[in-house]
Amino acid sequence: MPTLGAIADDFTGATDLATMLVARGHRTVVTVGTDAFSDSAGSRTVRDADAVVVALKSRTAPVDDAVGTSLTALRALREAGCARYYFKYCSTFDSTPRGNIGPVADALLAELGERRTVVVPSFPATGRTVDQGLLRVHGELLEESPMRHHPLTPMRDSHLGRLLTPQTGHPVRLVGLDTVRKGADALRSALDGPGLADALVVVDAVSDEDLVTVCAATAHLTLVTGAAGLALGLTGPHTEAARATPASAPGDPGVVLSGSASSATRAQVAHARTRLPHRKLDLAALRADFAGTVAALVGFARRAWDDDPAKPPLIYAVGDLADLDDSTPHDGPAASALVERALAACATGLVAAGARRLLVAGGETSGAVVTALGVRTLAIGAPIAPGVTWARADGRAHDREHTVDLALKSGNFGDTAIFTEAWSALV
Ligand SMILES: Nc1ncnc2c1ncn2[C@@H]1O[C@H](COP(=O)(O)OP(=O)(O)OP(=O)(O)O)[C@@H](O)[C@H]1O
Ligand SMILES: O=C(O)[C@@H](O)C(=O)CO
Repeated sequence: MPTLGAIADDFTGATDLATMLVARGHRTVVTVGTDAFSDSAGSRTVRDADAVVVALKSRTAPVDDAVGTSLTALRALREAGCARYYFKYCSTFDSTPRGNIGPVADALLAELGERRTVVVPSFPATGRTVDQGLLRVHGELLEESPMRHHPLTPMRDSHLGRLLTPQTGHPVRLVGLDTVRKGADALRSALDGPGLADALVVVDAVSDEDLVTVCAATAHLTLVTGAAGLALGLTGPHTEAARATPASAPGDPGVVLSGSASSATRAQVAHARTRLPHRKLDLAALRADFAGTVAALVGFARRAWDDDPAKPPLIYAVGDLADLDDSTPHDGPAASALVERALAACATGLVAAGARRLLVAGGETSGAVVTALGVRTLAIGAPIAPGVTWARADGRAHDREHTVDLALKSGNFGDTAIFTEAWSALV
């Protein structure tokens, strides 16, 4: 029976956290939403896990939807036997002044009858640190990092207190690095002190050791919140990571689908464009003839597989920032929604055409793809990079069951060569 239940506000975030939990000795399953809890195969998978991560697409959903789906996830996890909970959001604190980090944290606390939790987005392995409540990305303040250009959640402040205060009904407090460095007992006493009994408490952490301390000092809290780094100290019952074996074999058709506009992904796209067959989404063509444009992209990928199975084709949305389109025509979806729909339709078309391995870049994009592929559970497989892993995905699309290898890459994660090199982890 699982003891740890996590709720992730996007799909790449869910596999990011699951990767960490698997590596720390938890048998972990990622469920897409909560459907798997109520079917017999899914509930068996959940029952056999030590930790369950429910992947939601709630990061940029309307606040009420985000709160509703998060509470549904919490109740399903509680019924499955979980006793502790982890709300996983982005290590770059992706949110808007309305939410959804604050409203979801508030709702989870209320449902659990608690009044306090910690806020720990730090994840040093991927360059995210928090000091004096300021979030940095590879040493740069969040507001000066490429996150200021994010198409859905531009981050133009770095101060977690200022970011969170308009989102929550609780006071937001800070516990600084000086207290963290005094060790787990001192930190725990500080957290249990009278001023913090009713609060969202931002806790500084700039190193893995800091996170292990924070983890130990918060072991008594029913709910913790943060990025995947906070799971570093959550040692599970097993000494070895239990990883799923790949669904595909070397040489099986693969594809890269990228809807991310992040600077890391743009560098990865630029690198892959010199090595892999590639096509950029043409938004005007998609608006004019959606089905025909998607079919042409699937045809392009099939030809690429025939030409050289060792070179998975790349279909991408953004090569440079000038490709970003913030328009919403009166007679059609916003460009961002069109891109998500297009890449999701490519994914189902490609799987129907024989794709067995898909690397998807971008959290929202991954949510759209995983949903379209009808994936219910993801079994974590071989790691690719910090926060990025292969996972074996069982799904149903176009009335057919399928099992594929999926890697969901957060926009900002991975080395420049990840689109060409991730495949070697699958053998
Ligand atoms: N040319 C474009 N014009 C407008 N929006 C776009 C364009 N290309 C991509 N998008 C949208 O930008 C958003 C990118 O978000 P996504 O979460 O997929 O990537 P990311 O933010 O880089 O990743 P992460 O959330 O993992 O950090 C998606 O909604 C995508 O549809
Ligand atoms: O924490 C992160 O940065 C990622 O897991 C993420 O949430 C990507 O969308």
